[in-house]
Amino acid sequence: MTPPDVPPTARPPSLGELSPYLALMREHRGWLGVGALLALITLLAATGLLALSGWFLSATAVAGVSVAATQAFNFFTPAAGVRGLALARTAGRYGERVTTHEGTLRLLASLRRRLFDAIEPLSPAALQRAGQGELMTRLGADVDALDSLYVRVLIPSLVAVCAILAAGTLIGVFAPTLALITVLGLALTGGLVPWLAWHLGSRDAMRHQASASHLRARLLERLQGLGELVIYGRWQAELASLAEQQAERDRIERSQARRQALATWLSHTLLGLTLAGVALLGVMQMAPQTQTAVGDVTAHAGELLDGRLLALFLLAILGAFEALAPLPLAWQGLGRCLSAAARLNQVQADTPAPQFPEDSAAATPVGHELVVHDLNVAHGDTQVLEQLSLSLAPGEHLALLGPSGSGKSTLLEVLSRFHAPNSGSIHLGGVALESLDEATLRASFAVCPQDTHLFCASYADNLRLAAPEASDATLIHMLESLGLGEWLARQPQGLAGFPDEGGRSLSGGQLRRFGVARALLSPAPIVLLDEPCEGLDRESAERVISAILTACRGRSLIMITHQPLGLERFARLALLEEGRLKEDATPTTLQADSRLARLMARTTNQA
Ligand SMILES: Nc1ncnc2c1ncn2[C@@H]1O[C@H](COP(=O)(O)OP(=O)(O)OP(=O)(O)O)[C@@H](O)[C@H]1O
Repeated sequence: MTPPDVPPTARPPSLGELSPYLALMREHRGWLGVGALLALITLLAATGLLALSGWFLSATAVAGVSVAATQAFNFFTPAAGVRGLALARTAGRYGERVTTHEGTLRLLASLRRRLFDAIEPLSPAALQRAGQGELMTRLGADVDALDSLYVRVLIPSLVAVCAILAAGTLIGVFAPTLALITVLGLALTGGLVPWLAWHLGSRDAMRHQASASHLRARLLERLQGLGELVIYGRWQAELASLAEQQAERDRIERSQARRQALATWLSHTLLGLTLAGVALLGVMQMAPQTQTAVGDVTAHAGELLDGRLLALFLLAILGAFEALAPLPLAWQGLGRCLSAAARLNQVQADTPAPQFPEDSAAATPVGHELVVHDLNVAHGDTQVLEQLSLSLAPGEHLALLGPSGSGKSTLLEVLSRFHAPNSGSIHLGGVALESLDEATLRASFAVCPQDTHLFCASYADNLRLAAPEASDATLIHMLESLGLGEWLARQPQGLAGFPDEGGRSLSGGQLRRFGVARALLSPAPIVLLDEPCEGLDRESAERVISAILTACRGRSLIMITHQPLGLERFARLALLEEGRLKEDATPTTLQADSRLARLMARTTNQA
């Protein structure tokens, strides 16, 4: 599998992708605004320090030419200015770092929260479609990529504009022509070069983002399946393929670095030309002999230039250039920010699969009768359930059988609204399922899917997910009734113990029963269990069935199973074949009808 390349026709994301993040910045305008202000103060202090020091040195040299000039020269005021500016620069830089980083971290926290808010309503099916690794990348790397937007792009750009204006104004007070050259040279350096870096690098930025995200997602996925790769001797080939992808990413980074070097060369050349132009013109405008007292320099505006000012001009330009130097790299990174923003916007734009009505518009079911009518469900182009009709009276127990792939789990997914039907209706207590608000729907069904996920929390907390009020004694009793008593007794910390990630410290059968316990502890009136006895020996399976039927006394139950165990204890049996509900029988009709019995036997023998 090669990394996805960006199609040649793909357009780089536009600046408009950033608008949600710029809007988000308003929430943190205090920190971000103070950060920007301190960055400006630091810049002005740094430029002023350089310019004043340059002027001070040359003025001191000129003052030393004659005794009269030395006596008239005021050393103290400029020296105090230099000290003051140096202190302001240091304090400003410190404050700027603290506030801009604080602002950025707060901004990222809001961004992550917004993203979680967008992902949270997605149904598990929609999340699966998005891909775990891909989502992890978007939540991690893409959000991180946006951290440079404020600190590395917006603030330096603002500071650069102010630096150009400050240097232009300072020089313009004494020599307008030199100020014009300065502003032109600096504007080209700070505007044209970063713009070129952004435009020429945007395609590489997209490819880099796509390649990095693909590599991350693939690495995560392959690590999850490492066992299979080792067993089938494929991990060396996988490593080689991952290394190839990494090399591709390195190639893109090298190309970005070359472009960066070119931009640096170009901006330094423009700086050199600006300095040379100002120096040359300045020398041409200079008085033949500079003997003016310090306080008189402004008197020369529009006339011959005071030579001491030339050093001030050149150092002011150098000071301003310090603010422009990081721009090409920052704007080259803007492409990365835009790609990341576009990908995050896409996650947020994905409409959540199930839409629930507002609490006020939601209907309230009367009783818990479940009526499925003429249901058609497809996964993509594959029709899975066809014209399925089924009803379940409150308290009725139904065992749902059917060959693998016949659509049993899909039916449970549709009942839980993890997947939307193409047509047909489902009513609970006389109310269409889609008219129930989410809280009522979730409180109506207790579901144990085929895969049980244990969270990184104590066993007790994992069980209380379904029944927050349940006492320890209730939890222990439930685990014991499902045959997990011995397992619990072996846990050094009992219910307070923690499972390994995802529940890997439990065997497949134990994990399945843990999920069943969670569903049975829920007080929901309808229980949906997907193959609760899968992977269990006969004795354990019979025990689990007994526990399920006891816990579901008075509650409705749909239990998917491939095992012929305990079927006679169910009020009704249903058989799904190729998406159609072939039979809906009672154990009595099952015994009486040999054709149906054969069908059941064929289905259950597949297990
Ligand atoms: N997310 C999905 N995307 C595409 N097809 C799917 C998806 N989930 C299930 N299917 C397909 O739908 C069909 C029914 O799957 P389902 O899991 O409902 O069957 P099942 O009867 O529960 O099977 P089993 O007894 O093996 O668990 C299968 O052909 C399966 O490949």
